Amino acid sequence: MNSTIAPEKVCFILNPKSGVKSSVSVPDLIAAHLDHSRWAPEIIYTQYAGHAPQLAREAAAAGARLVVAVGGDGTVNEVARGLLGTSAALGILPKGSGNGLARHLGIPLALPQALALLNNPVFHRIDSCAINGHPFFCTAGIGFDGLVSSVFAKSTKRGLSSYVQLVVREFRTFQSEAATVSINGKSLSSDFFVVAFANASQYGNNAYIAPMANIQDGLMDVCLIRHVGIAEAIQLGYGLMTKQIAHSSLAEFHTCATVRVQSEKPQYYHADGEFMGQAQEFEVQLFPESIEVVAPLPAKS
Ligand SMILES: Nc1ncnc2c1ncn2[C@@H]1O[C@H](COP(=O)(O)OP(=O)(O)OP(=O)(O)O)[C@@H](O)[C@H]1O
Repeated sequence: MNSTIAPEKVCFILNPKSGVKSSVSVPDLIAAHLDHSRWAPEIIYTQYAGHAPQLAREAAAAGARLVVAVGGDGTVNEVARGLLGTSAALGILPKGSGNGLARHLGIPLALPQALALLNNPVFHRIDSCAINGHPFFCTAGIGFDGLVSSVFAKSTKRGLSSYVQLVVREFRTFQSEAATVSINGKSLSSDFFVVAFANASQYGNNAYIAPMANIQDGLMDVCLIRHVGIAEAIQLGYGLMTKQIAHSSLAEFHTCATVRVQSEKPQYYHADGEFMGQAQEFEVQLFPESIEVVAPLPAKS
């Protein structure tokens, strides 16, 4: 590193509630693994859910070149949302339970390695999306996806096994709703179990809803899953974990930049796994190359 160049500002925004409990001290890791000749760090803790967008915006306005979300996809969503339209880039120290965007971008899950990545940063622009105006960077969805996010939001348990238990319990009583998906000039009507919108390929925990999704191609991948029974749901679960869903007859894929869904009844929906409420009409839009990230993505050809 050239010692005549002053270190640039980096702000770490840390969600103390994300992920499963751990004794790791993030400030200690930053002190040990960040190159302090490259970066001048500031560490800020969120005080409440929904605090991080404001913190990220303030950090960018104060001149941070990089704002690092320390947490899971909910925290990444909040920080990234705050950075839209600013000149600061997003970094991720994955400390959540699912870490979908970090996994998609190839960011190491081990925090020392994730910090090392920031020392020689490679900046890439990626797409972002919004569902009914709520930005998302990884996935959003309606139907069973949305229901699971609403129940998980009320649960204090985190981690993969709690999530799987919850999915199995909720599946027993879930009713698919009739809806029409308008996409690329076609109208597709059915009782949908899930309508998922993928900017990145996975929900988190390597559960791939759209294994072929490219976060830099200016298109989202829409995955339509019609009403399923228990045997098919098990097949889908297997397909999610093995990427085989891409070839499953149970899932239909489309790529587009905008999509509309009109449901007969209100449906729960989520953005990056965070429960967003209920709606009957949905508009999902993609914004190409709308945010810069530090990630080991291959260079864009
Ligand atoms: N200080 C805070 N107190 C309470 N909740 C917070 C605080 N800061 C952030 N949150 C909320 O914590 C929630 C969970 O965070 P996050 O998604 O990062 O972790 P996770 O659920 O463990 O990870 P993942 O989404 O990868 O599974 C988010 O909804 C976020 O808004």
